[in-house]
Amino acid sequence: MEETLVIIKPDGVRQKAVGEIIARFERRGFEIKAMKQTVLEEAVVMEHYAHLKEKPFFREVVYFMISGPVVCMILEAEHGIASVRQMVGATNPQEALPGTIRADYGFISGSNVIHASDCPEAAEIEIKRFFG
Ligand SMILES: Nc1ncnc2c1ncn2[C@@H]1O[C@H](COP(=O)(O)OP(=O)(O)OP(=O)(O)O)[C@@H](O)[C@H]1O
Repeated sequence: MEETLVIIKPDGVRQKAVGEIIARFERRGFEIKAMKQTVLEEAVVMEHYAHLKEKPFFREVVYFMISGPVVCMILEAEHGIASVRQMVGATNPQEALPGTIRADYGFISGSNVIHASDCPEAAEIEIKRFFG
């Protein structure tokens, strides 16, 4: 079993897609190990997206992530990390495959509905970051 960290971003919460997104994970067999709705601290988001520090859209991403409540979840399943990433789809919703969460609910890269850990090392760090 593998745990992964998922964040439904402010645009996902604003368009009331939380229930439908959670239902997708439950149908796929994921267990919800923890879940909370919160408004993220700017410092936490800056740390989370530190790899984008030099990008021109860094400030935009940080402000977007603190622009409203998010829903953080720890999900668990066999091969959970890859499985969630597959369901989430490509970073740019315009390029995401039909049927993925970002294709179905997203608009542009800066408003792409959901984050999911991309490897076991990231999942471990992110679970600690968002759930202590
Ligand atoms: N070209 C872009 N313009 C605006 N925002 C972007 C762009 N590229 C990435 N982002 C934002 O930065 C976030 C992190 O980018 P990253 O390259 O780590 O992609 P990701 O791993 O698919 O996304 P996430 O870390 O949110 O799951 C993206 O989810 C998106 O919100």
